[in-house]
Amino acid sequence: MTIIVDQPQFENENGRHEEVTKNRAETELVLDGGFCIPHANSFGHNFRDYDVESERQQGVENFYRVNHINQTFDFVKKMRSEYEKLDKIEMSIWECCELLNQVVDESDPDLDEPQIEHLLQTAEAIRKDYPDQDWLHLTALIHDLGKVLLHPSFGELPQWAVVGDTFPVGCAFDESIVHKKYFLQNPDYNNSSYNTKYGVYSQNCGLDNVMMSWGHDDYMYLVAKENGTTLPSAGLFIIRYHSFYALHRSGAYKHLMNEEDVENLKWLQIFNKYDLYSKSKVRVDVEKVKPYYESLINKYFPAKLRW
Ligand SMILES: O[C@H]1[C@H](O)[C@@H](O)[C@H](O)[C@@H](O)[C@H]1O
Ligand SMILES: [Fe+2]
Ligand SMILES: [Fe+2]
Repeated sequence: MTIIVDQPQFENENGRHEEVTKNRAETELVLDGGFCIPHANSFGHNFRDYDVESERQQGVENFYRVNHINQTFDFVKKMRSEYEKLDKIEMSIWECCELLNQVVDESDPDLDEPQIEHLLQTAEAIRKDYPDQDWLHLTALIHDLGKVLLHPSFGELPQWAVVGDTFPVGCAFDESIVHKKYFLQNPDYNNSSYNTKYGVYSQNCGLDNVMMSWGHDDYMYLVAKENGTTLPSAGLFIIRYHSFYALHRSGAYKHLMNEEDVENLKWLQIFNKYDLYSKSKVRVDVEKVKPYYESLINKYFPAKLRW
């Protein structure tokens, strides 16, 4: 993995796993496991810069416009009840990884590679630094599999209903959400049941009880849970909230968390560094690593899952 420069937010973070070492004449940021954080994405810009002029900027902004207008409380309720039926298809985890070969994510300013590359890049990077946490390697491999909702056999949902950052619906949209101005056109924005700090929720009710904007995270969480995975709760937490940057990066919505969420958030924050900064043009040799991931899939999942 290559090396880049200052991402200052790392320097203030504490805690064992968050520790960052500055190396080689202050040019390189290295996580305590050894992972080097690149200073720029494949397009030469900072990661997650949604405003910088780039070949992806306009498409990404338009993506968020449509996403923010349409992700309402009612929409999420409808999608959850449709997709929790898990009556679309039966397939293994690895078959799903292969389907993702055809999927490119339009919401992502940092990556335009097929998604299977991203899954393996994330998993291999985290495996290197946390060799004993096999559940974390598998969580990384599957965290984005919900993007299969874009595939024709799942009704080919539009990008705005599958990818991008997520946020709670049923309470006020937080200021820290990317391109937040487009929420002004969301019908929930002016609905007094949904536009207050707590909205339909209560203090420390637990994120499990919060409806998140619909997309690949919540869907994959449902698939894993309903198919009886033996992944630990931190793995399921990572899957459901990995796109919830308002929480794990900006610290918003903490008033909805319970104690278990607070514990699990620590793992999500570790995971996020690998999810975000492993994105690159360097390809992983799929056939070489496949046997290892197949063994983890066998350990934590049934051979075939309902999707
Ligand atoms: O554009 C990206 C992408 O869709 C990721 O899969 C998601 O997890 C991120 O939160 C989002 O910003
Ligand atoms: Fe994702
Ligand atoms: Fe990802």
